[in-house]
Amino acid sequence: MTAENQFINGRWQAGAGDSFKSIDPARNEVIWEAGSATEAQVNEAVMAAREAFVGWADMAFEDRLAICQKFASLLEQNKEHLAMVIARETGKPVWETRTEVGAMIGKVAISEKAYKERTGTVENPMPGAKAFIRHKPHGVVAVYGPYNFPGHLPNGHIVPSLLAGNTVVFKPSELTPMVAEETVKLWEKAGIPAGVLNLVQGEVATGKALSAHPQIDGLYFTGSSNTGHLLHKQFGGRPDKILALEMGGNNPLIVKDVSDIDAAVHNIVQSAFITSGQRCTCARRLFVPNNESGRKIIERLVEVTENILVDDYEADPQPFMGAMISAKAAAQMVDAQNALLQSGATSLVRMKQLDDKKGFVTPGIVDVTNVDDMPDEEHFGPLLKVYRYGDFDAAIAEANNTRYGLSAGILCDAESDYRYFFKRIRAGIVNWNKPITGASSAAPFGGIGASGNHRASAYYAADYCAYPVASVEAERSTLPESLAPGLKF
Ligand SMILES: NC(=O)c1ccc[n+]([C@@H]2O[C@H](COP(=O)([O-])OP(=O)(O)OC[C@H]3O[C@@H](n4cnc5c(N)ncnc54)[C@H](O)[C@@H]3O)[C@@H](O)[C@H]2O)c1
Ligand SMILES: O=CCC[C@H](NC(=O)CCC(=O)O)C(=O)O
Repeated sequence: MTAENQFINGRWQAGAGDSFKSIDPARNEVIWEAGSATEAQVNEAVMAAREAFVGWADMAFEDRLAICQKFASLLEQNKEHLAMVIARETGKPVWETRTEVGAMIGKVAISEKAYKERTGTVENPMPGAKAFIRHKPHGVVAVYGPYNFPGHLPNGHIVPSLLAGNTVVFKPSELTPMVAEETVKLWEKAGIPAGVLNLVQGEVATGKALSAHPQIDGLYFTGSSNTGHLLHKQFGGRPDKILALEMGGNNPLIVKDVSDIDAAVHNIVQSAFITSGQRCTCARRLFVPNNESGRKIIERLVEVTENILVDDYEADPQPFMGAMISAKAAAQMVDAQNALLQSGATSLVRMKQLDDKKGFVTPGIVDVTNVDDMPDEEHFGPLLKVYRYGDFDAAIAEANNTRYGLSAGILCDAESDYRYFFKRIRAGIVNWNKPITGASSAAPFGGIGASGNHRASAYYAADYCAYPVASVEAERSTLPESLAPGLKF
């Protein structure tokens, strides 16, 4: 536990605002407590980033890259430690948090490649001059992270921002301040110059102070659709600021004709219940044919789901699902299940909270085929809603009947069914016979509708971290061979 939790202009200092706590949701223990950043501290961080901007942007790309590579090698050396911090703060099992640190390490090489391929320099010949396309950083950018991937997702904005020459003020989720603090300590060890990366910790008030600061040039957000929409309104009428929003989804997964039931069920479970359903890409709605083959799939899905191991992040054997982020989130998920049951859904697997002081819930499945007016809501937990369909076109129409559009998938043997589905479904990730979670950092990652604002992240993050500059250049001014009509020299 430390009181010096804010990293501003290269120095750790205590947050002077209200104190807040981080609780290990698997053990119900306070693991971190400190003060939040006040408006004055947020201002100090933004002004430090402003001051550091010109020097950082002026550095050779290779020098900025070297610091990011050093950060990656420090992550490698501290992999076990950081994986354990993420597990303690989120409740995710350590087998999974190790993969999160792995994704953070991989991000540096992927972002280097993306920077060069998407925002590099292009030279085009032209008579008597050269035409260039180059890219420049925006300036000071604010990065907001969610709690479900407290290392990987903010890292997905921070690394490409820094490589492009921006300076950063990072506001992590108030539920995962310790992961943020440990990560920024590694940046400090990697030699990040003072002011280039700043950390302001706190709850919503800190987030509001940062997003309202007049000296930020951009804001890169990963989090809920509600907060993203608030930020979008706040940035309305500000075309001078760049806003990238990565938000939630109400993601559909359709099953059609499949020969291998276990393989299909495995894809469903990986899509719906990994990370206790706390991934933006998780399947929330499952469409199965209302026939014998659909019934067999449901039967097997119920059987496998009832046997999913839910346990402490360090348990041996390791569980598939750890605790949700908090006891409150777990209780809300059970309440969401109960509300659906009250509106006419039937329970196929009953979700239960295992301890009202902890975040453990068992996965739940409800059949909502006969519920009228299903809410178009992201249930951010292990609650899968089943729709039994008669007609493939009707299933696709219902899959598209959402304001979101993040991930979607189909499990079917016939390639023609996949092609038909692909043409009609609206989402930024569309998979065939694979889980709809596990979106790769090496591909664009973003959704349409209420899931994003057309600024995909991951491999395409390079695009929103720099703006293009077109130049026509000649070593000296020369008179053209033929003059425009009406000119005399
Ligand atoms: N599309 C993606 O890439 C992606 C990835 C992971 C998670 N998510 C989504 O994130 C959500 C879960 O994360 P969460 O609950 O931490 O998100 P959240 O929106 O509650 O919080 C995200 C960040 O915004 C800050 N914040 C909250 N209200 C604010 C305000 N009014 N002004 C300024 N800042 C504010 C929070 O303090 C936090 O730092 C889910 O909806 C999930 O689908 C999306
Ligand atoms: O909530 C967001 C989920 C992101 C996640 N992607 C990964 O973990 C892959 C990381 C990588 O390839 O670098 C997912 O889509 O499940």
